[in-house]
Amino acid sequence: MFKFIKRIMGLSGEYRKKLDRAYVLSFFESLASNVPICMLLYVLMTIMDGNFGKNSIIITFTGIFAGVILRMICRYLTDINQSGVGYEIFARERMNFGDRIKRFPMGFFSEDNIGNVTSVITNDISFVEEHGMDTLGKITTSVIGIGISFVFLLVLNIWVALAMAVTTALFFAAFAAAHRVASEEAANQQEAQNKLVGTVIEYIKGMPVVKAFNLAGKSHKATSEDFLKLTEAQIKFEKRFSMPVIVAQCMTGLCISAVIFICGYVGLNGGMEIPFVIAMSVFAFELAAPMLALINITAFRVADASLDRYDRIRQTELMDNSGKTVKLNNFDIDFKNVTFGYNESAVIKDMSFHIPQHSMTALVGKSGCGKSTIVNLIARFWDTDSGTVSIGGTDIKAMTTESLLENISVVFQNVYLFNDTIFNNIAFGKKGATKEEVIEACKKARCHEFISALENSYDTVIGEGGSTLSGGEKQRISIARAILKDAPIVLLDEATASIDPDNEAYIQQAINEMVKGKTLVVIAHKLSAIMEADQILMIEDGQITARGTHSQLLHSSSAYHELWKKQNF
Ligand SMILES: Nc1ncnc2c1ncn2[C@@H]1O[C@H](COP(=O)(O)OP(=O)(O)OP(=O)(O)O)[C@@H](O)[C@H]1O
Repeated sequence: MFKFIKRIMGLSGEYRKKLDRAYVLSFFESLASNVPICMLLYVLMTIMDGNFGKNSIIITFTGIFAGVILRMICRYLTDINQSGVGYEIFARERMNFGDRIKRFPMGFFSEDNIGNVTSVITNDISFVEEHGMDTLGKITTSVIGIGISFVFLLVLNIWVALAMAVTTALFFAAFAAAHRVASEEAANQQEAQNKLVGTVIEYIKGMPVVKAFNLAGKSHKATSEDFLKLTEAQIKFEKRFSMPVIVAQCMTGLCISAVIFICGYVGLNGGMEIPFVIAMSVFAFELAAPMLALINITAFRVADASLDRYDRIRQTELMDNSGKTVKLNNFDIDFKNVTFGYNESAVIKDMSFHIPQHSMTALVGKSGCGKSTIVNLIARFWDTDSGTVSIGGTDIKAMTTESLLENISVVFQNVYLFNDTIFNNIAFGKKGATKEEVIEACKKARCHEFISALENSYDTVIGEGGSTLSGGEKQRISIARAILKDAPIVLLDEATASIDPDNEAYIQQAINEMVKGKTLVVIAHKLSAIMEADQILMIEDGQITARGTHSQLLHSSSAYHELWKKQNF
């Protein structure tokens, strides 16, 4: 519980003052809640002294009324200070996270992790955002309430205060056990939830394949199993949680009884006046209120587990932690003894090559030989296991991701377009791009005509992944984006293989516009497209087995010659 308070305070940053103010107000609210019991004591004392009269009624009424008003004002001000802070803190956290996530290694975005990340960003953060501050408020009010009650009893009689201290300690022991159980089970429950989110995302994303291959039964079975696992985790949570909660509730009962018993005992032995015995016996029932309130605050247990998961993601090491903003003047690309594997087995093996700036280098080889991996390493989507990748003589690990990627345009084979207008999909290639610049880029990318023919032209909203456009159209839009970015290095996963001849011609023209004067690295599937390359690297099983121009390789590399023959005869 205190860990939860500490964590929220740790996240509060510039909003800390508002929270501190709320704590002070909670203190006064708890103090005000004890006014009725003080008034009861006053009434009893005046009755015993025989002084009870009209004045006593006015004083009692005024006291109770003032207490209630003070309490309401404190609660209102506490809410004002506390409630909006949760949304403000997590709005800031989300923005920071969005900024950091760009600098995470690509391994972070594996299929396995995607359900987990989605669940944390949507479920976990939203939960803490919605319930965190409210919970924090209830916890502080309850704890302060227990503290004030104890001090109140201590002033009146040390033995009664001692009885409260012992039973409250027992209560907190049971409460801690309940919290431990809840934390463990909330973690299991959330894990099951994350798994379910991942399975559901995969199920929905794979729907075309599911339908085409009639796999509905199989995929649905996996999803149903994960739903069942979540239900089991939820039931287990309730079962394990109920026992320590019952014990904690019993302890509140024990606290009431012990305080009443000691009051009676001390009173009978002349250690306390009767009005005090009565007032404190009534007050004993008040003691239970903050304790019971604490037991009923279940949200912080879930919020605590949510914050654990959020912390794990937040603490993912950034790739460019030690990187500096570097302004490059030269765009030669060098691999020096680079070895890399996505897991234990190496995909790129001790590879070295030099790409002079403003030249075109083509990577060729069989599927799976490592061509895309080389491109991924140049853009630092992944880090090498050993060896260095440098641009213009600077090790790319010495640069921030931002300053590296400023110099690089990547055109992927599988184009991803956002669920937004065509204009915005292209414009994000360059900060503050104007309409004229976007249109100019589209003309060069040979996509202006088909965009203009659409009913809403550049304002047409395309579905997520660009699903309302053909493959060739999506390719040309992504090339327009790269033309607009105008980066000195272009990494191109050439995708003309699956495109019809008309589109292929357009795309080729678009590519020619994009790469003018650039350092170009192209993954070539059709050798006819890279005959003009300054350098061709023949890749086999993660190694360069031949390098040279097209005509040189035709003579020196049997693998290249073989590939050429296959495609052209
Ligand atoms: N994210 C990844 N995680 C694990 N293994 C991967 C990942 N991406 C690629 N691989 C593996 O690394 C090897 C090289 O893949 P890469 O995509 O670089 O080949 P490629 O030559 O570009 O293939 P293609 O021409 O079919 O696109 C393959 O065995 C592939 O299965």
